[in-house]
Amino acid sequence: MNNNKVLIIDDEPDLLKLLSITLNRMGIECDTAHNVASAKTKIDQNDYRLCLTDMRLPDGNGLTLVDYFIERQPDSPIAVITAHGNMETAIEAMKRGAFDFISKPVDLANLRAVINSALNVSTVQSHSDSKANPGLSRLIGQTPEVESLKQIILKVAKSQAPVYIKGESGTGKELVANLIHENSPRKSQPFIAINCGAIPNELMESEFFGHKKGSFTGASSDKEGLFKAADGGTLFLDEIADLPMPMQVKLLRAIQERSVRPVGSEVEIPVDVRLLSASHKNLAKLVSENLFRQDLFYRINVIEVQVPALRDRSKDIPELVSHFIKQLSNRNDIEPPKIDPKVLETLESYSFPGNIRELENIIERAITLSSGEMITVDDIFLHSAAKAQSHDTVQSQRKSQSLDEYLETIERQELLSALEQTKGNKTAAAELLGISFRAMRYKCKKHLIDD
Ligand SMILES: Nc1ncnc2c1ncn2[C@@H]1O[C@H](COP(=O)(O)OP(=O)(O)OP(=O)(O)O)[C@@H](O)[C@H]1O
Repeated sequence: MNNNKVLIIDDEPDLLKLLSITLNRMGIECDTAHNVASAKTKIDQNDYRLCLTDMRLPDGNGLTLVDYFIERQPDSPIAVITAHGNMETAIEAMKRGAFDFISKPVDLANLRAVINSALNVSTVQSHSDSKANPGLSRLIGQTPEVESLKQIILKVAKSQAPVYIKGESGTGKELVANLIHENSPRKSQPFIAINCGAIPNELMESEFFGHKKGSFTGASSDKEGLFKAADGGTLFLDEIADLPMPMQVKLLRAIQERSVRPVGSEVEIPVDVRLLSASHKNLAKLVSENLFRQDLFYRINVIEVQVPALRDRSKDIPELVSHFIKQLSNRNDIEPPKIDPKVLETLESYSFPGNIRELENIIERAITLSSGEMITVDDIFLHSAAKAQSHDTVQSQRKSQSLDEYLETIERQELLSALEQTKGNKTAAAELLGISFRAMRYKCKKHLIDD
């Protein structure tokens, strides 16, 4: 069977012709169909490198073809053509596994970009053994939670759909985003990660979209923004919940138009980025409180990936511990210390509010404190010591203070402890505590904790 052809399905003869001519000019041979029934027959009889289908067909819905094609030819991508503004259908198609969508009226440059990306996917897939995936070995863990996360990463890596990665602070959201990129057809292109909570509001637009020389005080030369830097690759927006409202509007526009306008410029620059985003906050709740735009949420959240908390996969702790001991010993050029089994027991019963990042910090500190040959329970200091305290101890500590005073004391202690663990790095401390950088700065000021 010939698997070099692309199947195009559309009931408008003129559009079908335009699409075929465009693809032929790109050196691609096409088969065409004008309804669901004839498309199904062709899919049954041929192997295709790519399928491109309209959504509204005379004898049925294009979504049926998305399912039909993916079931029969799972290694080839399918993209859909949707009526202008019909994002619901485009999103539904991507949720079912479609690779990308093109809106009508079809913009030929956009069409070529989608076709090129899609063909790249099929080449990458046919040349790689999906079981080998060397990139996934960086995700340590073998619990069912992690195994299913690995499967999801491999699945979503094939598509272009925006992915929203949910999970507590320090669970590995950025690692997951990076692995999606590394296993995607964009892997040879840049992966750019931005922490939305760490960019000052006034610089945000220029950081994202770039600026022209002289467009504001301090803009001494043209600057390329992060979107442009990620062109052809993946843009990862971490802590997306921290985006101020005006930037949310601008981001939505950039995603919809697939182009950006640098500050001070009249010209739109087309960009081809795959968008991944993450937050440890509950975005759906923020939407219901009008703190995050619903249309943007809808747009970035086509596929949602949940990264489990470490306490929900504590069986992975021993493997993670040996991984970090090896990694840190290598980095410091020392003989890896052994670990007292009691340490693992203690760690497995700890709640890890800072998740894997906290575990990594604990091991780093333990290696520094240990005598060198063996890490013992005395070498590990658990961040939330309060966890082990019984309710009675807490009550006796609080006795002389009002509840508010007591909570303030705890907040101050936790801030100091996080800053100590991160050697005074406020961004990292904020991450450890699961709060935004801005909230961290505010709380440090409130508690008179100096820079
Ligand atoms: N499964 C894992 N195996 C090995 N290392 C991991 C794993 N998950 C996370 N890590 C490591 O833990 C650290 C924290 O991970 P990462 O920065 O990806 O978390 P995050 O969820 O993005 O954090 P935040 O919410 O604070 O942005 C990193 O050093 C990362 O490499």
